[in-house]
Amino acid sequence: MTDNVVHLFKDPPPTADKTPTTLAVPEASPQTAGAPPRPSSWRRTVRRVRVVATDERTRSAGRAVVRHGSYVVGGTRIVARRAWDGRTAARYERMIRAAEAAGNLEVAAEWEERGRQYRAARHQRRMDLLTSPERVVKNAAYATGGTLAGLLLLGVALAVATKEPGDVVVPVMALVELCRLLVVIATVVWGPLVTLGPWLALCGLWAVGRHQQAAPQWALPAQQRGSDAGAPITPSIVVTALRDLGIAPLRKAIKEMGDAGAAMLGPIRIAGCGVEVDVTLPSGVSTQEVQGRRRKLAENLSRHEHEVFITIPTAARTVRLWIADSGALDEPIGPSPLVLDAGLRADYKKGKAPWGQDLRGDAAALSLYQRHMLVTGVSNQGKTAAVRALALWLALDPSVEFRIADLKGIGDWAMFDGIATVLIQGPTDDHVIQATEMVESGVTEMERRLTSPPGTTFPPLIVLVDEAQLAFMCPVKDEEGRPYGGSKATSRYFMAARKIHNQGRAVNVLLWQGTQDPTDQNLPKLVREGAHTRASLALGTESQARMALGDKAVDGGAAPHLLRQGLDKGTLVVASDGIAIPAGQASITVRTHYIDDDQAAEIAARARALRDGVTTLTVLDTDEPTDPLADIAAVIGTAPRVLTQDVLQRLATTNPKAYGAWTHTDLRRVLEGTGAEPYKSDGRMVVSRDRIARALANRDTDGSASAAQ
Ligand SMILES: Nc1ncnc2c1ncn2[C@@H]1O[C@H](COP(=O)(O)OP(=O)(O)OP(=O)(O)O)[C@@H](O)[C@H]1O
Repeated sequence: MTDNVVHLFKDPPPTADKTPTTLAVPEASPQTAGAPPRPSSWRRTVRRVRVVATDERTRSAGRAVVRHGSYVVGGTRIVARRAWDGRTAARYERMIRAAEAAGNLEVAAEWEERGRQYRAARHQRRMDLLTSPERVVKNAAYATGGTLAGLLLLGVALAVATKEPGDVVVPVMALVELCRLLVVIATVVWGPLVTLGPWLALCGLWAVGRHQQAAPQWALPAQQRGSDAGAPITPSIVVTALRDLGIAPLRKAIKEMGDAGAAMLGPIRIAGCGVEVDVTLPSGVSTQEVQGRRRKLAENLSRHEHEVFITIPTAARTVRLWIADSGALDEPIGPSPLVLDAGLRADYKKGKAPWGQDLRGDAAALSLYQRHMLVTGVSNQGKTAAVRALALWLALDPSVEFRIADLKGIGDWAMFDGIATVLIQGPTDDHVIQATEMVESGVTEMERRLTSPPGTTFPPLIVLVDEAQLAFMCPVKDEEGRPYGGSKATSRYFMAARKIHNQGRAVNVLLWQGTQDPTDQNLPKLVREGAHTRASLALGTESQARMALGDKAVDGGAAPHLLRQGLDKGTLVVASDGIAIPAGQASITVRTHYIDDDQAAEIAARARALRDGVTTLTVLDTDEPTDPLADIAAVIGTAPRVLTQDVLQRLATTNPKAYGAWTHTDLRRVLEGTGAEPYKSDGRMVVSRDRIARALANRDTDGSASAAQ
């Protein structure tokens, strides 16, 4: 056993007893137990150096050194450049290069002429210099002689005054004394001046460098680095952002322009909650290339992508940048004038619906006169609210009739009960069928109007289908096998929509459609192209944006696909001649006022009060008419009398199949002998509610009497 004992000392001390020595192993210290071996000293040093080097204090000290050093170096460079520019024709050369790079040959020629004039003047100065020593000597002699003569003359005057002949030289001696004094002062000041001079010069250079921020970004103090986000837009920021856009010819041209790169920019104007600047691109750079790099440009300008809009104005090779003040677009815009002004009225023909604000912060108002409309967007972005805001405004013109099909049917349009003559609300195929028949009734009305004598005026009829994609996607076929949905020549909704698009405008029968997420299937090309006013909320892709607004608008910079889903609710890109769009642009971005359900109900109540008793039909009867008298009573509703023309129109809406082709003769024929025949009131043919009611009552009594017999 003792053979196995390891002694920890050289000569074990003699022990009294021969009991085996047990090794007392000290308790493992936390450091040693299972701990890795202690690092060697150089490693420790490296680690320590790394800690010190990466410490924030070291970093800021390093940054400060680099920063202030760069200020001096940069300042020297700037001062040297200015001096060089001042003494040579370099400035003119640079401007010529910049103008050439920008493809502006006229400006280049102008600078060339200025440079030529500068050189000629310089040459003249140099020639003058050749003859100048002689002139200098001569002038100096004249000046000295003149001064001495003057002083002597002064001395003579003094001597005469004091009667002291010695005073003649007093002024001359005073001058000599002055010179001596100046020499003394110079010798005293010279020493410190020589010592301080270089330091003062250094401070001057540092100040110039600091003023021009001539240090790398990373070396700037934290607040200046951080304040970049949302920093005011200056020409140099815009030029740098364009330079770093990754477009090689643009980069090269801007580099060649040097400091004169800002010549590409027009004036930076305040525009709403941002600024606007036109950029004339150098030749070889297309406006499309810049548009395609919106995100990068925004990031270079320290903005989010949605805060920079690139449009193409009329001037050639020019892009117009609108750059929002940081975060300004996330601020809500105020409530709608419809909500604020309870006395507001609408005028279909001459008025414009107050819809919201454009990005410049100017009111955006849309004329709805004789324009079909298409509003698209992904779900829950505010499509219904945007269309409804327009309809609410127009409802304040009592001459406008609405026929509304809301194929979502959760009550978004419920407030139009009592305003619209038809209100269909629901998402089922039955609702789609009714909506289709409603649009077809619009076609019937349109055709009736088209055959009216020339000069007839037509009250506006808005046929509105919200969630129209459901109509296009409806798989149901009618009894003749014609599909309600789809985009074939037999498709009922599609054909009705097309007919209204083709001919409705002139007779004030207009189709307004709201649709979600457009595709070729749920929004056929011919239908999207038929709308005069096309507006889009956020969309998923550029191809959808093209469907929604058309290629022209998207090629001109319209980018609803770059709106932020879920954030830019109520923001629409609008392409229409009904809204003021800056010259050269194909679209305008409008942030709409949000009118919630309660406010909408209040506005609708005002609109209802302006109309006299519109009966809203919620279900369209498509069967053969079994009882025209009862149907007439139903469409008259609560109004004491209704124009025969309106009665015909409402009958056609209720049951296009039965009454669509009815004329005044049919109406007269049905009412003849009932005591409720149409009669003239204020020069126009009307049908009386009370007389119809009486006729119905009489008929019922007669009916029951004859039944009793
Ligand atoms: N102009 C607006 N400003 C701010 N928020 C708005 C605006 N318009 C709508 N919203 C918000 O968006 C929500 C959805 O609006 P709306 O029902 O009109 O969307 P939608 O696009 O019609 O939806 P869906 O396609 O699913 O029917 C509203 O409840 C409201 O909170």
